[in-house]
Amino acid sequence: MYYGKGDVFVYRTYAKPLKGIKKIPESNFKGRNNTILGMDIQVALKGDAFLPSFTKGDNTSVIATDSMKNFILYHAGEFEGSTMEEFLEFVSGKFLETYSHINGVTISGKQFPFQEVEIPSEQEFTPSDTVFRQGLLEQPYASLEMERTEEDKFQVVDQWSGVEGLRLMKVKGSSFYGFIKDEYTTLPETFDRPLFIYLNIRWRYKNPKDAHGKRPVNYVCAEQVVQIAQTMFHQEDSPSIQYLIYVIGKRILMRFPELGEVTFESNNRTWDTVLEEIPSSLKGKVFTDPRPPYGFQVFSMTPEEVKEWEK
Ligand SMILES: O=c1[nH]c(=O)c2[nH]c(=O)[nH]c2[nH]1
Repeated sequence: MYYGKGDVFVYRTYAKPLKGIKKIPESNFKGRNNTILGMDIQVALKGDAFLPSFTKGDNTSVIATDSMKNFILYHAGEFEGSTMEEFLEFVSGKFLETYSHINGVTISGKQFPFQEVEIPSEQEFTPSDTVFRQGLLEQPYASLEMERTEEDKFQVVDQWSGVEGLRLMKVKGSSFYGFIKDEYTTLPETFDRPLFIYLNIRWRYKNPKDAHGKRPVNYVCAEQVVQIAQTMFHQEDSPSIQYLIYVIGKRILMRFPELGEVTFESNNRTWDTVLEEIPSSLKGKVFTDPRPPYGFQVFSMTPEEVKEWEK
């Protein structure tokens, strides 16, 4: 039993910048200035005290979901940290602190990346400090489960970070062949397909406190994970999406030994070929989007499992 509020849009300006993250070869990302920390938050509260509101229509213990929204927004103004993960933990703790009849909080958020626009100056283009573009498809993700352990104590029982909505296309160099061929098979083998994938990647830390970003060298930015995925897609001529996500996961775990698990949800959106050949004076082919249904893959991996599989 739980109830809550979804799509609580929070825009906090001039949050503490996230500086001092680890440098990795696949990424030129340096950190987040957090001039705008934008988040779409979903919160749910749990507690036996809410039972009468369901069974008897007794609202005595009900915190209106409208108040939950205000609570989150109000506390965004008090937030001193630099990551969405830390904000979710901060505000969950405040809920449990403020309302003693709540037993647990489930909360998640998607971050809106705002990028500085480039402004022409004397010699070159320089980043604006006031104008930002909300342009990217992919969004950093975080979720948290917090439970009351004693009257005034609570602990994080589950924590995930991630990136959602990544879409990557590789125009050549991907194949898919060697699969079972039987009376149900109509798919031709392909040795060079235009591979378009949708990807959600999630990770958790060996030490959940590292998700805060308080020790920035231990924090994994979604932007860096995206650049690892892009790099591996570029470098590998993949025989399948299954193998591609494995290779991306291995690289993520290698670069960030702070992580205890990484998990993928991929969706196959490989384009349909319309024109295999176009006039000989021209280069290329013509494609269109595939029709449903779409294939998907889900794969989780820990550093220990990788060690075992790579033997
Ligand atoms: O990368 C792929 N993996 C599959 O399992 C699969 N199945 C399919 O029809 N196309 C693909 N592509």
